[in-house]
Amino acid sequence: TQSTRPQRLLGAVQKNATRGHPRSVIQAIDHFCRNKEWAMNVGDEKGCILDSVVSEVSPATVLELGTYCGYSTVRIASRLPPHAKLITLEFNPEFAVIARQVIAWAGVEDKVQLVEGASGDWIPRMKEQFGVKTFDLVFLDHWKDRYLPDTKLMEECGLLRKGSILLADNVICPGTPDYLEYVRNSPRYESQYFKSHLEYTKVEDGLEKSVFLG
Ligand SMILES: Cc1cc(-c2n[nH]c(CCNC(=O)c3cc(-c4ccc(F)cc4)cc(O)c3O)n2)ccn1
Ligand SMILES: [Mg+2]
Repeated sequence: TQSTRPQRLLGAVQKNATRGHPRSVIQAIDHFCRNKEWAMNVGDEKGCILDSVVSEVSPATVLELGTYCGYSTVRIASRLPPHAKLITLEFNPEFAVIARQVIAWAGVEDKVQLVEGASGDWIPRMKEQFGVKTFDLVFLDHWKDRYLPDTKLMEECGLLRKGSILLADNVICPGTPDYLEYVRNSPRYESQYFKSHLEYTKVEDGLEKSVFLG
């Protein structure tokens, strides 16, 4: 039977990356996506911006919305301080199966809790289910029409504190216009756009970094 693209991506990791070496896993995925098959990872160019934000924030608690194959999960987890935790939500069970194996291959599984399901269902349950108070950093990389409703939901559930950072992928392509309008015009956020390109292409895209002011 035919393999799926995530399965082929995992194969490239298992063939070309060294177990326990996150950087080699990232390199193997980027090489596969540049030279064999495009895939919707945040990619190497936007990934460097993600890395610098993670290093600057040095978060104890991170929420990632949209795991896909675990590429950004590995990038974030490999830069977390000791005892820090990353919860990542994936809607598609097939993607989740692959992501768990990519995360394990990189050797960062101790820092990561991968949860299967929809953001709208899980965000209200974060506190009781995972003992989370607030998130220091949220990486939004899931369905583009969910960025705004889920940001409002996180506010309502008290999951953001003064200084929490929201970092959103794809604000230009595929685009999240209602989210951008909200964080750029709301007095409760201080926003900054990092211009870049859609992963592995020359198409414009970028990351929007927004600080919640409380
Ligand atoms: C509701 C809910 C949802 C989730 C959830 N889990 N996994 C995802 C993946 C979402 N990501 C994307 O769709 C995405 C698409 C492109 C793209 C595609 C085609 C093009 F032509 C150009 C660009 C590029 C990207 O960088 C992306 O991130 N969502 C998890 C939990 N709850
Ligand atoms: Mg993305």
